[in-house]
Amino acid sequence: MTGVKVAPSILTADFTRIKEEINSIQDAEWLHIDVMDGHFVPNITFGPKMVADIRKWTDQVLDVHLMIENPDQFIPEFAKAGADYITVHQEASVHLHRTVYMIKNLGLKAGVALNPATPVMALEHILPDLDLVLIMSVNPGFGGQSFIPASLKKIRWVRERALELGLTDLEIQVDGGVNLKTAPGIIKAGATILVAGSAVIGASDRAKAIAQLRYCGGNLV
Ligand SMILES: O=C(CO)[C@@H](O)[C@H](O)COP(=O)(O)O
Ligand SMILES: [Fe+2]
Repeated sequence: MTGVKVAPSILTADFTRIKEEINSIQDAEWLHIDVMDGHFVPNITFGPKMVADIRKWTDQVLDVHLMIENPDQFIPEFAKAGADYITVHQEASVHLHRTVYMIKNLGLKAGVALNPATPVMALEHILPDLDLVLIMSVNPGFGGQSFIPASLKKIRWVRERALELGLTDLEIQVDGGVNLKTAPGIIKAGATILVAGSAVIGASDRAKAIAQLRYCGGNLV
């Protein structure tokens, strides 16, 4: 039996105090880093240097969510910066299989994300090659949005397909509007990693918020 993991997103953190912000979420096993290019999504964040600087500061699993066009161009830089997982969007990758193997051949774990309107069946032929599936439960670009309930069906599809294919190590990650109200249903549907921005960064006690999220589904997957 494995536990549900929490991956706080630093998107809503104070970037001028990034060390302190990261120190405050060390109870989480993973750290979710949202990279946005102003093209694939209507927002801009930061590039590989931010990941390299964070890498010097924490041993957490660095989970880089690339919301960028032409991800192949930047994957080697993010790998060099110290990412552990790189997740690309299915909608942003023309040759997804090639992109996934570019990540894996660099020695990293590979994830694919799906926007809320993208049918989950788009993963059918790539699922066995993946380390992680990211079901976006909001339209990517911003923190603080509301969870889209139709995402639960997609999580269940991935969980069932993973069981059928014997993909016991596949991580099923959910990102957007994850909080204490939505998390129990997300965990029940089969998610293994909860990305949480506002629910953790906006909490007065971040360690407590992480623990509450981790255990709110009974810690069963
Ligand atoms: O990728 C994204 C947004 O595009 C996320 O990782 C957000 O940072 C999640 O924020 P909350 O919905 O949890 O506030
Ligand atoms: Fe994200």
